[in-house]
Amino acid sequence: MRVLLVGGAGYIGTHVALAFQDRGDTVGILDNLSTGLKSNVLDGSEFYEGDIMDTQCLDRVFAKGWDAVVHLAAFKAAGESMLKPEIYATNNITGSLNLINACLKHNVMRFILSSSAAVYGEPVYLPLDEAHPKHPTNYYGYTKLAIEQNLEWFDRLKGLKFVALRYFNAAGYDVSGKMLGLEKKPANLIPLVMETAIGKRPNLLVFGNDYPTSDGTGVRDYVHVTDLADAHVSATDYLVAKNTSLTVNLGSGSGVSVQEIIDKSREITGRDIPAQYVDRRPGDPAKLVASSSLAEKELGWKARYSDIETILRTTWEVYLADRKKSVITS
Ligand SMILES: NC(=O)c1ccc[n+]([C@@H]2O[C@H](COP(=O)([O-])OP(=O)(O)OC[C@H]3O[C@@H](n4cnc5c(N)ncnc54)[C@H](O)[C@@H]3O)[C@@H](O)[C@H]2O)c1
Ligand SMILES: O=c1ccn([C@@H]2O[C@H](COP(=O)(O)OP(=O)(O)O[C@H]3O[C@H](CO)[C@H](O)[C@H](O)[C@H]3O)[C@@H](O)[C@H]2O)c(=O)[nH]1
Repeated sequence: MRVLLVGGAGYIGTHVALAFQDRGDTVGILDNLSTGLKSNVLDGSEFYEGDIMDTQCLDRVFAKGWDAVVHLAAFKAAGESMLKPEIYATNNITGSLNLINACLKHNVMRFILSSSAAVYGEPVYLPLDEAHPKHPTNYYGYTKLAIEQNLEWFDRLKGLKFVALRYFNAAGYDVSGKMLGLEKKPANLIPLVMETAIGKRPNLLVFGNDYPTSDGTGVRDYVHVTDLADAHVSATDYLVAKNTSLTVNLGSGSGVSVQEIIDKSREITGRDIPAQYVDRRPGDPAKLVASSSLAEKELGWKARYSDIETILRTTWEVYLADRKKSVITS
């Protein structure tokens, strides 16, 4: 198969590229390198530097012929989306509509979306299943919901078949130890904890310790990026075999608090990780935990590496190696 990964030079996309390549598919990567890195592009893949806002560029890349498109390109910082909703609207929503239009124009009728747990908002019950009400508490989550809803319309009206993968919190690095998927400017919790451990940051800011959780800090479901990558291959096979659309959660099923991440990271790294407790970040739900039983049933997917020990260990190994090689740019 020829699979186009849009946003494939980013953190998750690089791991997805490896999963497709490992089983012999041809991978193309379209990325504007706004947050991704050229050095993340795997040997043997086709690389097109370009932007999903540029419809002529999309025409050129789609002319190469693809069996499926995996759409990972987006801005992803929930906190930032509350301050700069306009850039999230353009890049995430308009960009996705451009890509959907390119798919229809070039007859690429299989679409895999990087969606998010952020579509749900504050949980009414846990674990979250796919039927849970969707009332995003941050604008980023709203953009993902809007893209999903458009995909449903384009399925009904034009027969575009999609799998929306609602990732919970992606974390960790390649379990086989390949140094891939490095980020220009990490902004998620675990990378920031590691930057603090390595001495790049004086301390970690903990956004709120008065949540209704066991220790007062925010709880998330961290899912290993190698597990996420595998799901994209399964989702593509699903579309080929079933030609029907699907929306599924991808999570570990366990909730881990910010404080637990800090404590466990201190243990694994053997480093002091100073933490400063500050106000809650607007738009953050207290607790998100997934039920992924639908992904297991439909895709045969199960998290294999998403225990917090493996997640933190694979991340720390990359940060230590980076210290030696100075690969992660700041
Ligand atoms: N990291 C997470 O915890 C998480 C959780 C749920 C969903 N997601 C989604 O998964 C996807 C990948 O996330 P990631 O963590 O790898 O982030 P990332 O920032 O590392 O990757 C996004 C990639 O898309 C590219 N890109 C952005 N806008 C583009 C545009 N207009 N045209 C072309 N390329 C563009 C970037 O350069 C980057 O390489 C995103 O859609 C994100 O919303 C991430
Ligand atoms: O410096 C920080 C950064 C984060 N946090 C806390 O750590 C938890 C995780 O925050 P992240 O910013 O790492 O991740 P989010 O849960 O906000 O969002 C992430 O996971 C979502 C899915 O659950 C999305 O898809 C989104 O793209 C991705 O960034 C939250 O409780 C947050 O308040 C801190 O305390 N300090």
